Amino acid sequence: MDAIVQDRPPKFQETKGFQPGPLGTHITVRGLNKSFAGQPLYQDFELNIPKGKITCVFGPNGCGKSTLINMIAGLIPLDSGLVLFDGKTLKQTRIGYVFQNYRDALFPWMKSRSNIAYPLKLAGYDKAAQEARVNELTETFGISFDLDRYPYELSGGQQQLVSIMRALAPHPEVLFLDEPFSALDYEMTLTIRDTLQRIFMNTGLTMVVVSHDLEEAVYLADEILLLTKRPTRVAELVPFETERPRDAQTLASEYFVQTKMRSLEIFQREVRR
Ligand SMILES: Nc1ncnc2c1ncn2[C@@H]1O[C@H](COP(=O)(O)OP(=O)(O)OP(=O)(O)O)[C@@H](O)[C@H]1O
Repeated sequence: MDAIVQDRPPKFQETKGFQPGPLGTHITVRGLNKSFAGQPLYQDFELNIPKGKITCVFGPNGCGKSTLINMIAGLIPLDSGLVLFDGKTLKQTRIGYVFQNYRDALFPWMKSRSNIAYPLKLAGYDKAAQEARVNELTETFGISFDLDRYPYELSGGQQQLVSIMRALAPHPEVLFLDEPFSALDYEMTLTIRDTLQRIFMNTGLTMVVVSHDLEEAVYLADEILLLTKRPTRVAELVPFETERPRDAQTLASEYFVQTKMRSLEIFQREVRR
Protein backbone atom coordinates (compact mmCIF):
# COMPACT_ATOMS: atom_id res chain seq x y z
CA MET A 1 0.00 0.00 0.00
CA ASP A 2 2.95 2.30 0.60
CA ALA A 3 3.68 2.40 -3.11
CA ILE A 4 0.11 3.40 -3.79
CA VAL A 5 0.26 6.25 -1.31
CA GLN A 6 3.57 7.52 -2.70
CA ASP A 7 2.47 7.21 -6.30
CA ARG A 8 -0.80 8.98 -5.84
CA PRO A 9 -0.71 12.47 -7.33
CA PRO A 10 -1.52 15.04 -4.63
CA LYS A 11 -4.46 16.45 -6.57
CA PHE A 12 -6.06 13.02 -6.80
CA GLN A 13 -5.41 12.36 -3.11
CA GLU A 14 -7.20 15.57 -2.18
CA THR A 15 -10.24 14.92 -4.31
CA LYS A 16 -10.82 11.21 -3.91
CA GLY A 17 -9.70 8.29 -1.75
CA PHE A 18 -8.02 5.51 -3.69
CA GLN A 19 -10.21 2.41 -3.80
CA PRO A 20 -8.22 -0.74 -4.49
CA GLY A 21 -9.89 -3.34 -6.71
CA PRO A 22 -11.05 -6.74 -5.45
CA LEU A 23 -8.50 -9.49 -4.80
CA GLY A 24 -6.83 -10.56 -8.04
CA THR A 25 -6.98 -7.09 -9.62
CA HIS A 26 -3.93 -6.10 -11.66
CA ILE A 27 -4.83 -2.77 -13.22
CA THR A 28 -6.89 -0.16 -11.43
CA VAL A 29 -8.24 2.86 -13.26
CA ARG A 30 -9.64 5.57 -11.00
CA GLY A 31 -11.32 8.91 -11.73
CA LEU A 32 -10.25 8.86 -15.38
CA ASN A 33 -11.28 11.85 -17.47
CA LYS A 34 -10.58 12.37 -21.15
CA SER A 35 -12.13 14.76 -23.66
CA PHE A 36 -11.38 15.41 -27.31
CA ALA A 37 -12.19 18.88 -28.65
CA GLY A 38 -14.21 19.65 -25.53
CA GLN A 39 -16.38 16.55 -25.97
CA PRO A 40 -16.08 14.17 -23.00
CA LEU A 41 -15.13 10.60 -23.88
CA TYR A 42 -14.47 9.32 -20.35
CA GLN A 43 -15.85 11.03 -17.24
CA ASP A 44 -14.81 9.83 -13.80
CA PHE A 45 -14.29 6.36 -15.28
CA GLU A 46 -13.40 3.46 -12.98
CA LEU A 47 -12.17 0.00 -13.93
CA ASN A 48 -10.49 -3.08 -12.45
CA ILE A 49 -8.66 -5.42 -14.79
CA PRO A 50 -7.86 -8.86 -13.36
CA LYS A 51 -4.34 -10.26 -13.14
CA GLY A 52 -3.25 -13.25 -15.19
CA LYS A 53 -6.43 -13.22 -17.28
CA ILE A 54 -7.45 -12.14 -20.75
CA THR A 55 -9.83 -9.18 -20.77
CA CYS A 56 -11.40 -8.43 -24.15
CA VAL A 57 -12.75 -4.93 -24.67
CA PHE A 58 -15.85 -4.64 -26.82
CA GLY A 59 -18.28 -1.76 -27.41
CA PRO A 60 -19.99 0.57 -29.87
CA ASN A 61 -17.98 2.22 -32.66
CA GLY A 62 -16.04 5.19 -31.42
CA CYS A 63 -16.79 4.55 -27.73
CA GLY A 64 -13.08 4.77 -26.98
CA LYS A 65 -11.79 1.19 -26.84
CA SER A 66 -8.43 2.04 -28.39
CA THR A 67 -8.19 5.30 -26.46
CA LEU A 68 -8.75 3.41 -23.22
CA ILE A 69 -5.91 0.93 -23.72
CA ASN A 70 -3.70 3.67 -25.14
CA MET A 71 -4.22 5.74 -22.00
CA ILE A 72 -3.59 2.77 -19.71
CA ALA A 73 -0.45 1.91 -21.70
CA GLY A 74 0.72 5.53 -21.54
CA LEU A 75 0.60 6.14 -25.30
CA ILE A 76 -1.79 9.05 -24.93
CA PRO A 77 -2.19 11.27 -21.87
CA LEU A 78 -5.14 11.26 -19.50
CA ASP A 79 -6.75 14.63 -18.74
CA SER A 80 -6.87 13.46 -15.12
CA GLY A 81 -7.11 10.26 -13.15
CA LEU A 82 -4.91 7.46 -11.93
CA VAL A 83 -3.82 4.15 -13.39
CA LEU A 84 -1.89 1.67 -11.24
CA PHE A 85 -0.54 -1.80 -11.97
CA ASP A 86 -0.50 -3.87 -8.78
CA GLY A 87 -0.13 -0.53 -7.01
CA LYS A 88 2.82 0.47 -9.22
CA THR A 89 2.99 3.27 -11.73
CA LEU A 90 3.38 2.66 -15.45
CA LYS A 91 7.06 3.60 -15.23
CA GLN A 92 7.60 0.80 -12.71
CA THR A 93 5.79 -1.75 -14.89
CA ARG A 94 6.95 -3.70 -17.96
CA ILE A 95 4.28 -3.61 -20.62
CA GLY A 96 4.05 -4.84 -24.21
CA TYR A 97 1.83 -3.39 -26.92
CA VAL A 98 0.74 -4.91 -30.21
CA PHE A 99 -0.63 -2.40 -32.71
CA GLN A 100 -3.49 -3.00 -35.09
CA ASN A 101 -1.43 -1.92 -38.05
CA TYR A 102 1.71 -4.07 -38.01
CA ARG A 103 2.91 -2.42 -41.22
CA ASP A 104 3.43 0.88 -39.42
CA ALA A 105 4.50 -0.72 -36.16
CA LEU A 106 7.66 -2.52 -37.27
CA PHE A 107 10.85 -0.63 -38.09
CA PRO A 108 11.22 -1.13 -41.87
CA TRP A 109 14.98 -0.56 -41.85
CA MET A 110 15.61 -3.37 -39.36
CA LYS A 111 15.56 -7.09 -40.06
CA SER A 112 12.78 -8.95 -38.25
CA ARG A 113 15.29 -10.35 -35.76
CA SER A 114 16.48 -6.84 -34.86
CA ASN A 115 12.90 -5.62 -34.54
CA ILE A 116 12.25 -8.34 -31.95
CA ALA A 117 15.50 -7.62 -30.13
CA TYR A 118 14.96 -3.84 -30.11
CA PRO A 119 13.21 -3.55 -26.71
CA LEU A 120 15.88 -5.84 -25.24
CA LYS A 121 18.58 -3.52 -26.54
CA LEU A 122 16.74 -0.59 -24.93
CA ALA A 123 16.52 -2.54 -21.67
CA GLY A 124 20.29 -3.03 -21.67
CA TYR A 125 20.51 -6.74 -22.61
CA ASP A 126 23.91 -7.60 -24.15
CA LYS A 127 24.12 -9.12 -27.65
CA ALA A 128 24.24 -12.72 -26.42
CA ALA A 129 21.23 -12.26 -24.14
CA GLN A 130 19.28 -10.58 -26.96
CA GLU A 131 20.05 -13.47 -29.27
CA ALA A 132 19.14 -16.07 -26.67
CA ARG A 133 15.77 -14.44 -26.04
CA VAL A 134 14.99 -14.11 -29.76
CA ASN A 135 15.87 -17.81 -30.22
CA GLU A 136 13.68 -18.76 -27.28
CA LEU A 137 10.73 -16.86 -28.78
CA THR A 138 11.39 -18.38 -32.20
CA GLU A 139 11.04 -21.81 -30.63
CA THR A 140 7.97 -20.95 -28.56
CA PHE A 141 6.23 -19.49 -31.59
CA GLY A 142 7.34 -22.35 -33.87
CA ILE A 143 8.62 -19.80 -36.41
CA SER A 144 9.72 -21.42 -39.64
CA PHE A 145 10.22 -18.29 -41.77
CA ASP A 146 13.54 -16.48 -41.94
CA LEU A 147 13.88 -13.78 -39.27
CA ASP A 148 16.80 -12.30 -41.20
CA ARG A 149 14.28 -10.89 -43.65
CA TYR A 150 13.03 -7.33 -43.50
CA PRO A 151 9.37 -6.84 -42.48
CA TYR A 152 8.34 -5.91 -46.07
CA GLU A 153 9.59 -9.31 -47.22
CA LEU A 154 7.11 -11.09 -44.90
CA SER A 155 3.37 -11.76 -45.23
CA GLY A 156 0.95 -9.74 -43.08
CA GLY A 157 0.48 -12.61 -40.65
CA GLN A 158 4.23 -13.12 -40.34
CA GLN A 159 4.69 -9.40 -39.65
CA GLN A 160 2.04 -9.53 -36.94
CA LEU A 161 3.81 -12.54 -35.39
CA VAL A 162 7.05 -10.53 -35.36
CA SER A 163 5.17 -7.65 -33.67
CA ILE A 164 3.85 -9.98 -30.99
CA MET A 165 7.30 -11.51 -30.45
CA ARG A 166 8.76 -8.02 -30.09
CA ALA A 167 6.10 -7.08 -27.54
CA LEU A 168 6.75 -10.25 -25.54
CA ALA A 169 10.55 -10.12 -25.75
CA PRO A 170 11.19 -8.23 -22.47
CA HIS A 171 8.79 -10.48 -20.48
CA PRO A 172 6.04 -7.90 -19.98
CA GLU A 173 3.69 -8.11 -17.03
CA VAL A 174 0.83 -6.85 -19.20
CA LEU A 175 0.32 -7.26 -22.93
CA PHE A 176 -2.03 -4.86 -24.72
CA LEU A 177 -3.32 -5.75 -28.17
CA ASP A 178 -5.37 -3.32 -30.25
CA GLU A 179 -7.46 -5.30 -32.72
CA PRO A 180 -4.56 -7.63 -33.50
CA PHE A 181 -6.49 -9.65 -36.10
CA SER A 182 -8.34 -6.94 -37.98
CA ALA A 183 -5.82 -6.69 -40.83
CA LEU A 184 -5.35 -10.46 -41.18
CA ASP A 185 -7.08 -13.05 -43.33
CA TYR A 186 -9.21 -15.73 -41.66
CA GLU A 187 -6.59 -18.46 -41.71
CA MET A 188 -3.95 -16.22 -40.16
CA THR A 189 -6.46 -14.94 -37.59
CA LEU A 190 -7.07 -18.50 -36.39
CA THR A 191 -3.33 -19.24 -36.25
CA ILE A 192 -2.40 -16.08 -34.36
CA ARG A 193 -5.41 -16.34 -32.05
CA ASP A 194 -4.34 -19.81 -30.99
CA THR A 195 -0.70 -18.75 -30.71
CA LEU A 196 -1.78 -15.99 -28.34
CA GLN A 197 -3.81 -18.44 -26.32
CA ARG A 198 -0.81 -20.79 -26.06
CA ILE A 199 1.48 -17.93 -25.00
CA PHE A 200 -1.07 -16.92 -22.41
CA MET A 201 -1.28 -20.47 -21.05
CA ASN A 202 2.53 -20.69 -20.83
CA THR A 203 3.12 -17.31 -19.24
CA GLY A 204 -0.10 -16.42 -17.40
CA LEU A 205 0.48 -12.75 -18.16
CA THR A 206 -2.33 -10.21 -18.04
CA MET A 207 -3.68 -9.51 -21.51
CA VAL A 208 -6.02 -6.74 -22.61
CA VAL A 209 -7.36 -7.15 -26.15
CA VAL A 210 -9.49 -4.65 -28.05
CA SER A 211 -11.74 -6.48 -30.47
CA HIS A 212 -14.31 -5.61 -33.12
CA ASP A 213 -15.52 -9.17 -33.38
CA LEU A 214 -17.69 -10.46 -30.55
CA GLU A 215 -17.08 -14.14 -31.32
CA GLU A 216 -13.33 -13.60 -31.27
CA ALA A 217 -13.60 -11.57 -28.05
CA VAL A 218 -15.57 -14.25 -26.20
CA TYR A 219 -13.37 -17.06 -27.54
CA LEU A 220 -10.22 -15.50 -26.11
CA ALA A 221 -11.60 -13.87 -22.98
CA ASP A 222 -11.80 -14.76 -19.34
CA GLU A 223 -13.79 -11.56 -19.07
CA ILE A 224 -15.53 -9.44 -21.70
CA LEU A 225 -15.47 -5.75 -20.85
CA LEU A 226 -18.51 -4.23 -22.51
CA LEU A 227 -18.47 -0.46 -22.84
CA THR A 228 -21.33 2.01 -23.38
CA LYS A 229 -21.59 4.83 -25.89
CA ARG A 230 -19.74 8.00 -24.92
CA PRO A 231 -19.35 9.42 -22.35
CA THR A 232 -18.17 5.88 -21.89
CA ARG A 233 -18.85 3.72 -18.87
CA VAL A 234 -18.52 0.03 -18.13
CA ALA A 235 -21.82 -1.46 -19.29
CA GLU A 236 -20.99 -4.87 -17.83
CA LEU A 237 -18.17 -7.30 -17.25
CA VAL A 238 -19.23 -10.69 -18.54
CA PRO A 239 -17.17 -13.67 -17.37
CA PHE A 240 -16.38 -16.58 -19.66
CA GLU A 241 -14.78 -19.12 -17.39
CA THR A 242 -14.12 -22.19 -19.40
CA GLU A 243 -11.04 -24.35 -19.73
CA ARG A 244 -8.18 -23.80 -22.15
CA PRO A 245 -7.05 -24.53 -24.73
CA ARG A 246 -10.22 -23.45 -26.40
CA ASP A 247 -10.95 -24.82 -29.84
CA ALA A 248 -13.74 -25.40 -32.35
CA GLN A 249 -15.63 -27.39 -29.69
CA THR A 250 -15.64 -24.31 -27.47
CA LEU A 251 -17.40 -22.32 -30.20
CA ALA A 252 -20.13 -24.96 -30.35
CA SER A 253 -20.64 -25.20 -26.57
CA GLU A 254 -23.84 -23.96 -24.98
CA TYR A 255 -21.86 -21.82 -22.52
CA PHE A 256 -20.06 -20.05 -25.38
CA VAL A 257 -23.28 -19.42 -27.29
CA GLN A 258 -25.03 -18.13 -24.15
CA THR A 259 -22.13 -15.84 -23.25
CA LYS A 260 -22.02 -14.43 -26.76
CA MET A 261 -25.81 -13.89 -26.72
CA ARG A 262 -25.67 -12.18 -23.34
CA SER A 263 -22.85 -9.90 -24.51
CA LEU A 264 -24.73 -9.11 -27.72
CA GLU A 265 -27.86 -8.18 -25.75
CA ILE A 266 -25.87 -5.79 -23.57
CA PHE A 267 -24.17 -4.31 -26.64
CA GLN A 268 -27.49 -3.80 -28.45
CA ARG A 269 -29.10 -2.28 -25.35
CA GLU A 270 -26.23 0.21 -25.14
CA VAL A 271 -26.23 1.05 -28.85
CA ARG A 272 -29.99 1.81 -28.75
CA ARG A 273 -29.83 3.85 -25.57
N1 LIG B 1 -6.56 12.38 -31.31
C1 LIG B 1 -7.87 12.54 -31.36
N2 LIG B 1 -8.42 13.74 -31.58
C2 LIG B 1 -9.76 13.92 -31.61
N3 LIG B 1 -10.65 12.92 -31.42
C3 LIG B 1 -10.16 11.70 -31.20
C4 LIG B 1 -8.75 11.43 -31.16
N4 LIG B 1 -8.57 10.11 -30.90
C5 LIG B 1 -9.81 9.58 -30.79
N5 LIG B 1 -10.75 10.53 -30.97
C6 LIG B 1 -12.20 10.32 -30.92
O1 LIG B 1 -12.50 9.62 -29.71
C7 LIG B 1 -13.48 8.64 -29.94
C8 LIG B 1 -12.98 7.29 -29.53
O2 LIG B 1 -11.95 6.85 -30.43
P1 LIG B 1 -11.34 5.39 -30.34
O3 LIG B 1 -10.54 5.16 -31.57
O4 LIG B 1 -10.71 5.20 -29.04
O5 LIG B 1 -12.67 4.51 -30.35
P2 LIG B 1 -12.85 2.97 -30.66
O6 LIG B 1 -13.97 2.51 -29.80
O7 LIG B 1 -11.56 2.26 -30.52
O8 LIG B 1 -13.28 3.10 -32.17
P3 LIG B 1 -13.58 2.00 -33.29
O9 LIG B 1 -14.75 1.22 -32.81
O10 LIG B 1 -13.90 2.82 -34.48
O11 LIG B 1 -12.32 1.20 -33.43
C9 LIG B 1 -13.86 8.73 -31.42
O12 LIG B 1 -15.00 9.52 -31.53
C10 LIG B 1 -12.67 9.41 -32.04
O13 LIG B 1 -13.04 10.15 -33.16
